[in-house]
Amino acid sequence: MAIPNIRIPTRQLFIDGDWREPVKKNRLPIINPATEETIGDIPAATAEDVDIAVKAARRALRRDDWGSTTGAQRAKYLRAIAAKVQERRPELATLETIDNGKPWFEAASDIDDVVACFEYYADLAEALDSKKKTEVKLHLDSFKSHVLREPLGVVGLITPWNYPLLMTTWKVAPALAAGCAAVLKPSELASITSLELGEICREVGLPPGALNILTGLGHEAGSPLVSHPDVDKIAFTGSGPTGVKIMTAAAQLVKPVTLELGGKSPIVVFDDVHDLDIAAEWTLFGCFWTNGQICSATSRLILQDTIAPKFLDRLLEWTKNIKISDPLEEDCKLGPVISRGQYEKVLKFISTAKSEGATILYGGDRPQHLKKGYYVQPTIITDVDKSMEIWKEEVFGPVLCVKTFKTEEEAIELANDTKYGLASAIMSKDLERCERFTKAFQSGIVWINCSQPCFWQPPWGGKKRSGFGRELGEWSLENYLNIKQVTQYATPDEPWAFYKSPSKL
Ligand SMILES: NC(=O)c1ccc[n+]([C@@H]2O[C@H](COP(=O)([O-])OP(=O)(O)OC[C@H]3O[C@@H](n4cnc5c(N)ncnc54)[C@H](O)[C@@H]3O)[C@@H](O)[C@H]2O)c1
Ligand SMILES: NCCCC=O
Ligand code: NA
Repeated sequence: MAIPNIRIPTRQLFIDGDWREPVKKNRLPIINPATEETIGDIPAATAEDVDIAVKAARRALRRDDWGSTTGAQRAKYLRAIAAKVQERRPELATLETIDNGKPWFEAASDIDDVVACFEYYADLAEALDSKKKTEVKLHLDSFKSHVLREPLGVVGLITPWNYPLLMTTWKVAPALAAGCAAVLKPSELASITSLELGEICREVGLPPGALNILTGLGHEAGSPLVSHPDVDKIAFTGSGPTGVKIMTAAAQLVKPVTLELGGKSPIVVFDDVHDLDIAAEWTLFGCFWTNGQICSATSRLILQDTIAPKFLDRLLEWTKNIKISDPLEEDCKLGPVISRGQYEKVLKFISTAKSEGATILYGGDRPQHLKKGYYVQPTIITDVDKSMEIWKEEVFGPVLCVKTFKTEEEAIELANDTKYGLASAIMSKDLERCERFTKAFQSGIVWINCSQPCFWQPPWGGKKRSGFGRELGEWSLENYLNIKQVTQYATPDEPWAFYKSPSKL
């Protein structure tokens, strides 16, 4: 399908409130994963640009127009950004679809979440004003103590491509709400809408330097941001291997990091589910939504053996119904994966599973009706063994693997049999059992009788190798605040009397 008449803006780096050509003048192609065509380009920042952007951010913090703002003043900027994003919703959704490959309706609903998220953090910014200074009760009358919540400083925000503007927003909105100045480095594979956020910030008059946006490669733009001595914190969402590099580099400067990494999350389906079809749909949505590229995808189905044949049959029927097409087509439910590299990686996971003895129950290849684009069929793999790569490693594509269980104990053991700990899901009518599983799951997120719904009010994040720190909700705001203790001697006329006073010698 032809791209609708939409102009892909040619942008520069967004630094100090304006567009600025990268020092080395390099650019990177924008590729539409549905057509494999190059449809534009983005600027490629390097260490020189990072330094300019960090200095601009530091200046913003020193200037009154950003550094001395109240939460209520910052809330006005956040609401203005939300309103502009809302105004441009159809265009931003289309840009995101042709950059990332997700179905248009999913992209549009992500843009709705972006708007809601900016509005939500506007409310939290306002609420921060009354919590900025809080008294701490002491056991002595001779001292008084209080705590100040201050912006942490200049923060580096590094984001992935699977929810381009939404992952950007999860970091930018709380960072600005807290009063930090930020340097954002979105993924080189889907940066268009994050650059458009720069234009929106310019239009609403966000003070220069409060948000700087540097597109570019991880090792050229992301790495110098992490190692920059004047960046106070790094918030990162992306893959485990990159997370390890970031934590290692940040450790050299004792720089705090929050890491939102990958996962291999389980969905446990019991034979007492409310309805087999409802459970089947959630199981597929949990793994194939966003073309299977969700960090929290419940990509390991742990299925009670008593319903296995019946349930797999239902899964197949539902899977056959999934419309795979250009993501701009109406009713598309599965588009291409993000890039050629990802496409090859996903197919390799499938062929390794086959060679290790698993059965490809459905899919496993590119859909025959689509000759171009990085499309992979929704794939269901059975006869999976715990030693297999497909059981252990994150695919980040539409691939579901299945194992059966007999007892609750076995189900829990299988669910937690992973180095990751982002999310877990359980499908059962028995709410006491759901409670037991909620307690036993080793993860930061639990879904009961569903998988993937994601709201901006509760916390988001994982344990084990899925990372640490929490985004969203009030927890995210805390990531961008410095908690400062202020203790005052309340009886300054009284001597402290620790040393012998020379006047009394
Ligand atoms: N836990 C979550 O909330 C969450 C959300 C979305 C994606 N993810 C994870 O993200 C991964 C997919 O995203 P991806 O492929 O974009 O990940 P990635 O690690 O390849 O890239 C993420 C970002 O890091 C940058 N980067 C790469 N190398 C860098 C370096 N050495 N120093 C600094 N920055 C560097 C990239 O340019 C990009 O902006 C998956 O593993 C997925 O599970 C996690
Ligand atoms: N629904 C948002 C999930 C973010 C992680 O990939
Ligand atoms: Na792209």
